[in-house]
Amino acid sequence: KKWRRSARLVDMTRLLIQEPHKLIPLGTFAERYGTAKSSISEDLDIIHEVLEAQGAGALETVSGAAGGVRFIPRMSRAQTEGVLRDLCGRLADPDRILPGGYLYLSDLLGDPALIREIGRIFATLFAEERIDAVVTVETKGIPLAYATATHLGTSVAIVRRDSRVTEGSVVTINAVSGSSRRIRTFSLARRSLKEGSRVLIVDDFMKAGGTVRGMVDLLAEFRAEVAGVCVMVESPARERLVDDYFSLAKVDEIDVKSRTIAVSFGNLFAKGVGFQ
Ligand SMILES: O=P(O)(O)OC[C@H]1C[C@H](OP(=O)(O)OP(=O)(O)O)[C@H](O)[C@@H]1O
Repeated sequence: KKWRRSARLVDMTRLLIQEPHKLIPLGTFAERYGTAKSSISEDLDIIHEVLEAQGAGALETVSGAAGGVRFIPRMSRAQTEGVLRDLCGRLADPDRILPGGYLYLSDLLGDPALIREIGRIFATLFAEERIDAVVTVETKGIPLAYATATHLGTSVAIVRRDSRVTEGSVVTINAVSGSSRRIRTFSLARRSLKEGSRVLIVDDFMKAGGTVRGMVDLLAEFRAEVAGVCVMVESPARERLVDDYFSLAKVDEIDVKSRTIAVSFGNLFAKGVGFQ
């Protein structure tokens, strides 16, 4: 059955956008729509042009036998600034202040639209890299890890604070939490990450960095390579156990007495490549 061009454009866009980074051979499309590859290429040029003009990302064509086309989600600098302004505005709400210099963030993590946009921002930073898995620690980092992994077309591995019989054999390390000098354990099931994987660490919040540090040390046991660290919010800490990371927002000062929070953009644009 032959498809009209307008119907092909809608269907191809749907298929490409729902599987970011997945290569789809042109032959698959030619067969599905009963049309020549040359028409498919013209269709793809139209889709690429519109997506790129809207700052939604781009289509990347890989030539050759194992070639094809894939959708690469990217967020433009202007859109990213919009998300960061919204995030900083919401973070500045003094009702978030918790004892110990922590902030209540679960409402933000419960906002799928915001988490989806943050996942797209983190995926923009690493769009050109090979990421075998996004790694986070239970619990609040989990939504961000899924959003990031979805936009990178990769998987998620969740580090747990204790080992469960339902995880099979696990690797466990002990780490000192920077902020509260507590000994904490970090566990990851052997089955959840292949040796030598290249991973992206994601978490919602970084204070002393002890949690991220714990994940880095645990990943060393899997001989994994950490391609990067992305956190939604970083908050001031005397010592910082991790210094190479991307953050979207920075809490500069939490004044419990006057109930004010000073919030600014994180280090994203200072460091972030890939934003035009
Ligand atoms: O940089 P650090 O000083 O280590 O603190 C950052 C930790 C603390 C907090 O997790 P918790 O609220 O302890 O745990 P959960 O995510 O399960 O709520 C946050 O999600 C980071 O993982």
